[in-house]
Amino acid sequence: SLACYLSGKLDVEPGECIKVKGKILSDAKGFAVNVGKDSSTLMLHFNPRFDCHGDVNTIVCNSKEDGAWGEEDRKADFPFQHGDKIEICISFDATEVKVKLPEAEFEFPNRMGMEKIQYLAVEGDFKVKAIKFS
Ligand SMILES: C=CCO[C@@H]1O[C@H](CO)[C@@H](O[C@@H]2O[C@H](CO)[C@H](O)[C@H](OCc3cn(-c4n[nH]c(N)n4)nn3)[C@H]2O)[C@H](O)[C@H]1NC(C)=O
Repeated sequence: SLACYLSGKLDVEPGECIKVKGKILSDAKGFAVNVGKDSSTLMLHFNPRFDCHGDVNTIVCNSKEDGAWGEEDRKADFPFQHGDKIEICISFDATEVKVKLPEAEFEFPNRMGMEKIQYLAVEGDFKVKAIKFS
């Protein structure tokens, strides 16, 4: 599956929003939206799993520090279905990162106290249609 990376550095500040619009593949096993400093240091790995790594219909969130995964946080809600067209809004402040969907919102601690997001990558069974910063 295609991972879409933005080359160069972003500079998303607290309170600003990253909007990722796209379509979940009809046979999706899972996808991930990663934000942070670079691929080895992630504030948030937001990983909805339809059926992968032994998880079914579970959102797994985690951070990554210098290449090492942190403690996983599995969410109770799973507001996704195969083939859905969705818009995910990611914003953060000093203490947490928020993932807003039309009908659901998830929080995850800003474990490293990251002060800006310079990296965004989407991977897995998700077709990116648009990325907006506001
Ligand atoms: C029960 C056995 C040991 O625990 C398992 O350990 C796995 C390996 O660490 C955990 O899976 C990783 O969980 C990470 C988040 O904590 C990441 O989701 C990691 O995948 C990273 C990844 C996927 N991809 C990707 N690129 N394109 C696609 N389709 N996938 N690129 N990087 C997954 O391989 C998996 O979540 C974890 N399961 C549990 C229940 O803890």
